[in-house]
Amino acid sequence: MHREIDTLILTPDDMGRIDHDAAASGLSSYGLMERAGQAVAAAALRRFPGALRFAVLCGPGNNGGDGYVAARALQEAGAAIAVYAFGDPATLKGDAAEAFGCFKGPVFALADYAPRVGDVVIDALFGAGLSRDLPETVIRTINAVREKVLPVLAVDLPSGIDGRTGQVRGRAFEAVATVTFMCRKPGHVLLPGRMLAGDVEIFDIGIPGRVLARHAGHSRVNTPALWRVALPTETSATHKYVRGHLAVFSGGATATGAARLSALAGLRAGAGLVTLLSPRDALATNAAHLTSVMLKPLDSEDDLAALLEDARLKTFVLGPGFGHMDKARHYVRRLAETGRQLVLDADGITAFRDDPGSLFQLFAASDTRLVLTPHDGEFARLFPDLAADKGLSKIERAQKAAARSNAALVLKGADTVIAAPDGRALVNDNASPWLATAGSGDVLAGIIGAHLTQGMPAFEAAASAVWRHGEAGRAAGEGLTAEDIVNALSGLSEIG
Ligand SMILES: NC(=O)C1=CN([C@@H]2O[C@H](COP(=O)(O)OP(=O)(O)OC[C@H]3O[C@@H](n4cnc5c(N)ncnc54)[C@H](OP(=O)(O)O)[C@@H]3O)[C@@H](O)[C@H]2O)[C@H](O)CC1
Ligand SMILES: [K+]
Repeated sequence: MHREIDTLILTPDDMGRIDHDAAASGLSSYGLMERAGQAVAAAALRRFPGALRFAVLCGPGNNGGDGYVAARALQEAGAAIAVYAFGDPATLKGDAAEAFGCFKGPVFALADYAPRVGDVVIDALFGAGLSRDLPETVIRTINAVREKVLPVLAVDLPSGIDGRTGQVRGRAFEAVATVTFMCRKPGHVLLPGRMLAGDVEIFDIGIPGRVLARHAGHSRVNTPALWRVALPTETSATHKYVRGHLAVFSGGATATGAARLSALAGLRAGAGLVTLLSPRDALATNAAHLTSVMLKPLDSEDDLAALLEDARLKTFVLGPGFGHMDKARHYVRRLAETGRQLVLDADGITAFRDDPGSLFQLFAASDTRLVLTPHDGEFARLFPDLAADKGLSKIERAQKAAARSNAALVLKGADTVIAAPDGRALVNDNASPWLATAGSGDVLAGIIGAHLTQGMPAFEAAASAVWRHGEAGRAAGEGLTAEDIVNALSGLSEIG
């Protein structure tokens, strides 16, 4: 069953407000810590039954507090433990001081921890409150643990991962698993944090859903439950024009493959009709490779104007292998002015590098009709200031870009973020590493176009396309080519 809380992504700041609110509504904050620490101990015993010793490393804040609770629970369960503290535990405050007070046993200085084979490290040094690069002592400990290749179970986040951005602050533990509380944080889903967190277990420590909902923002993990209702429904009466007509602009004679991939993907992803708009000098090449995709000559704005007389042609993909920057800008303007929906990818994005504002202006005064699909390099061409701002997380960057461009923005990568102008953001996590192959982005653009032309709103069209692209990549498996992704699309079982 889909639970809202399972897809929510909360920033450490959101979480702080939630904790505060939970305490203000009468919930014992120490009770939350007790449950958090107990959950960590249970995960440790379940995951590492053969551990010779649990080395519990506790920090100067509440993450450390969770560590003292876990140490006590492990001790009570009869496990061998050794506890090491960063900073003087006598200076702990609040719940962490209480947790420390309840732990009966020696606590050594972190600098004295000598990792031993057979140790399992419980990393309770820093969690949501990490505010700067790790101190030298902690970095030395991380290096020593990594050198001995000891398994690490992280409390809330691997120490060194910034919970808001997923970036590494100096150095970070690489955990086998991370136990976090209530919801995932950006640091669990954005790279490199996602790789370093290992398996993420989300444990419910008892904060009521209404408190979470009050402070939850608009970020989620991309799952079918979030857009399934917007998927086109197939009925026996479905006619090919009802399923929409998608048009894809082809590049010149020597660069036709990319657009053909988009077109084929569009057809497989459910567009009723797909037409490839090809320069006349590339018609023969395109014709030699196409059967179900239709082909139309198009060399100029006049050709395009004539084509746009057909009101059923609502949706276009421009960019894959396109090549001509001037033409790209002119065609895009024409499409915008005639109210068309557009997936702008690759060269289509680069064409606006000198004046991104002119692109945003074209689509500013309407519902979201534009989907932009940049990778990081292309993103920097349209949004140089956002790309350069290292303080922003990938989620925040995508949200700001979507708002500025009034587009559904797909910021690609192994942790693709899809954002809407109204602030909604989804982080995708089903991509296989093999998806990073030539032509993969062209396929994605075609799937988005197919979803748009079947009537899905832009954000949902993009999010579901990214998800299906990921599933197809998994189904196609290791060594896949872009053609394999296209072929796997039709073999996918019902979404979600
Ligand atoms: N509802 C929940 O999710 C609950 C979470 N719990 C746990 O609490 C932590 C968050 O606790 P918090 O005290 O806010 O933060 P940390 O323990 O991560 O760290 C804060 C302390 O660390 C110092 N700090 C931060 N960065 C550094 C650094 N680079 N070097 C040295 N010291 C650092 C910071 O000091 P400042 O000088 O910055 O103030 C703090 O002393 C959460 O992750 C969960 O594990 C609750 O237990 C249950 C409820
Ligand atoms: K930690």
